[in-house]
Parts: sequence; structure tokens; C-alpha cells
Amino acid sequence: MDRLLVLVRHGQSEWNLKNLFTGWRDPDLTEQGVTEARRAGALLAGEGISFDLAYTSALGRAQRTCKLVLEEMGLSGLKTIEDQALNERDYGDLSGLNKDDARAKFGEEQVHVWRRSYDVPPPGGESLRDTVARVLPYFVQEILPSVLRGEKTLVAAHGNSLRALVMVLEKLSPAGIMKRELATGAPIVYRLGPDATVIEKRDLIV
Ligand SMILES: O=C(O)[C@@H](CO)OP(=O)(O)O
Repeated sequence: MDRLLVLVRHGQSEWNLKNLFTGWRDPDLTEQGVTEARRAGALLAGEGISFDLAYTSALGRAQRTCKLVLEEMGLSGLKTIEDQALNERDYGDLSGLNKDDARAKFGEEQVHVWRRSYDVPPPGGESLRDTVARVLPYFVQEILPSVLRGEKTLVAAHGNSLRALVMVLEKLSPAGIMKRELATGAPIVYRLGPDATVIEKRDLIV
């Protein structure tokens, strides 16, 4: 049985381009983001991959990415489940701030800790640990059972909500996940064993 799980971060958003902390804010994709999403679909189709089911967040940039990927694969209209459990990490008071301005104000090191540490939340927002605590129950209760039933599954979501899943799937330590960056529109293809451990992982190069 093919227990296929593909994670893809949304294409470049308007706020990625403007270098703003985004979190639960809802900017659209840029033209480049649209191109990245389509290219992700083309790459997956080129690998001979198809899907039975898709999951995405409650935010437009991930939903549009999901749609574009599926469209490019000839799978428009595929059953897609939207849930805010897959939303980006909530950046709290940093949402909408320019990342360089934040570095100038709070210092390079502090901003790096807020962005990439496992357990230090940005002011008023979620740490990665908080994000794992939100994403993981949804993954275990909703997504994983589909994958284990043999439904080939796409998850189109966000840099940090997907880092939360990558940490669990790849058994990374808090130090290991700190160094892990996910590129926009770059699919990660996992094949799981019957016990849900990863037996194969491939990054599709964009
Ligand atoms: O702004 C955000 O919501 C995220 C993803 O774009 O940023 P970061 O790279 O700091 O995780």
C-alpha cells in the first residue's frame, strides 16, 4: 500500500515579498507565488504522483496554493479540507512588523530566537512548541488516518505549521528543527510505513 504524504509550503506571499511578519494575517500570493505553486504541481505530476485528498489551512495563501497545485496536476475539484489547525504560527504582536525593523529594534539574536527557537514565543504569539501542540492533534486525528488508509494526501500549509509536522515526522530535536527552513512551493514527499514512521523522504528540487 502506498502511504503517501506530501507537504508543501505556500508560494511567496505579498508579505513574504515585503519582509513582514505574517502569522495569522491573510495576504494573497504574489505573481511569483502563483508561479511557484504551479511549478510544485508540475513537479509532483512529473513524478507520477496523484492525490486522493488534500488538506489546507484557513488562510488564503495556502488555500490558493493548494488549488493551483491540484489544477496543475489535473485534479481540480479534489476533496479539500480546510482547517485553522494548519494555520501559520501566530506571530502575536510582531504580526505586520518589518523583519529588518524588528531586528533594529529588538536585536538580531532576539529576533532569531523568536523566529526559530522551539520554545520561546514571540510577544503575544505562539512558540513552535505551541504550534506543534495545535497542529499535531489535528495531524494524528484527521490527516494520519487518511494516509494510513492508503489515501494519497497533500497538505498545503505554512512555514512554521509545516516545520511542526516535519519535526515530528523526521524526529528532529529542538536544536535540529531550529536549523530547518522550508522553501516556498517546494514539495516534501514522504512515504510512511504501517506504523506511521517515515520510510522514504524526498525533497522535490524547485
Ligand atoms: O512571517 C511569517 O509568518 C513566517 C513565514 O513567512 O515568517 P518566519 O520566516 O519568521 O517564520
